[in-house]
Amino acid sequence: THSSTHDSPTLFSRLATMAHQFPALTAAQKKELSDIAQRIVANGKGILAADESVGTMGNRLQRIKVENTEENRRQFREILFTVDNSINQSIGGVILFHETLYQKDSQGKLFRNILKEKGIVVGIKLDQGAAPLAGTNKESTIQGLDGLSERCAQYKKEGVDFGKWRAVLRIADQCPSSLAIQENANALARYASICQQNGLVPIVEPEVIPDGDHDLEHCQYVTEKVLAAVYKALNDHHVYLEGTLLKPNMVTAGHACTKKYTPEQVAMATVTALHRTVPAAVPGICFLSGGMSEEDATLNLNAINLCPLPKPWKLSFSYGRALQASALAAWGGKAANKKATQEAFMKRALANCQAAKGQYVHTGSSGTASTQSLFTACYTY
Ligand SMILES: O=P(O)(O)OC[C@H]1O[C@](O)(COP(=O)(O)O)[C@@H](O)[C@@H]1O
Repeated sequence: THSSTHDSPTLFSRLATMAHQFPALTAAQKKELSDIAQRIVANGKGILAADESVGTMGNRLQRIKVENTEENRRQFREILFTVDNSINQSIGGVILFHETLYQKDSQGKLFRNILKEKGIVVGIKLDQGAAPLAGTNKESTIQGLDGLSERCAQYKKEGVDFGKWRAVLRIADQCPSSLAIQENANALARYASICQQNGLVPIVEPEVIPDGDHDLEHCQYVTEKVLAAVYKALNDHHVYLEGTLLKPNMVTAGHACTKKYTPEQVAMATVTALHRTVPAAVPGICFLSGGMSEEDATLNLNAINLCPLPKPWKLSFSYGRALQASALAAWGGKAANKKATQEAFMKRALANCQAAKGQYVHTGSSGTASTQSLFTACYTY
């Protein structure tokens, strides 16, 4: 009808000055979110992904023959989180699993307060695991949207400032299907919107897992299709991109591919995919390590930062295995190994911070733990 534009010109002129008739966020909310996102990736800092669920932590501890108990999980995390304060030069954020958010160190101090006092932003894993997509070739969607807003509000009160949700896509016959891409992109967008409504920066993690014998080019093709769908869905859900971070896989060949590629080839394929699909408004892209060895994860990140293509975002890390493998090996479940464990963790954190600035120089003297593959087959959950 003509009523709205004729009866009150001031309404029309007011609407014309607003970016959107029903803004999702106020200017203050946007500023808080963009400040948090920028703080996490400032000056080459990255993220420690210590949000392994109980089952995944079981896989990690099994590799070092340590029993998967709450106390053992707490002891290992205490060693990581009580490392020297200078860790805050290379780690800007830590992702915790729900259980860890309420755990304390041996003196009874909450882990989340220990991290915040170091100036490190505290994040939480918000996804609740995969569920099968019937009618597909073993593809999944991710659960956790029901009640998510209430969970986010509670976590925000407890000092958490960002969230993380990992969607898993696989490369195989008929995979990833358009159903899996659309379903996971939409769930990621819903999650991101709910996070922002509650003052949490969403880390958006669409992972194309490395299982398979596909080559680098095919991984790049699939990664572009997934990221293009993710950013369309984020736009559809009115997500404020400046208040998000992206946590993608690097573009690499499948683990069973016989062809080998250099860090420079991985970097060119990865940055090409990103600059075709990720808006410049996104402040930071923090790669997951996806089973790469610690050394490869650092060398690839360094090459990515030296890649001669447009790179409008910070390009950093959000590593789980590639920051903890040699620390776990050094620890072996023994409190007496605390110092060696902290040194191993510090060494990787520093190396990846240098790589996030394109300044990593491979010293060559890396132990076996840092060069062994950390691939776990069918690593969906
Ligand atoms: O399987 P879970 O328990 O959700 O854990 C997923 C893990 O994978 C990650 O998303 C990425 O970790 P990696 O760097 O080891 O690939 C971590 O954030 C998290 O620890």
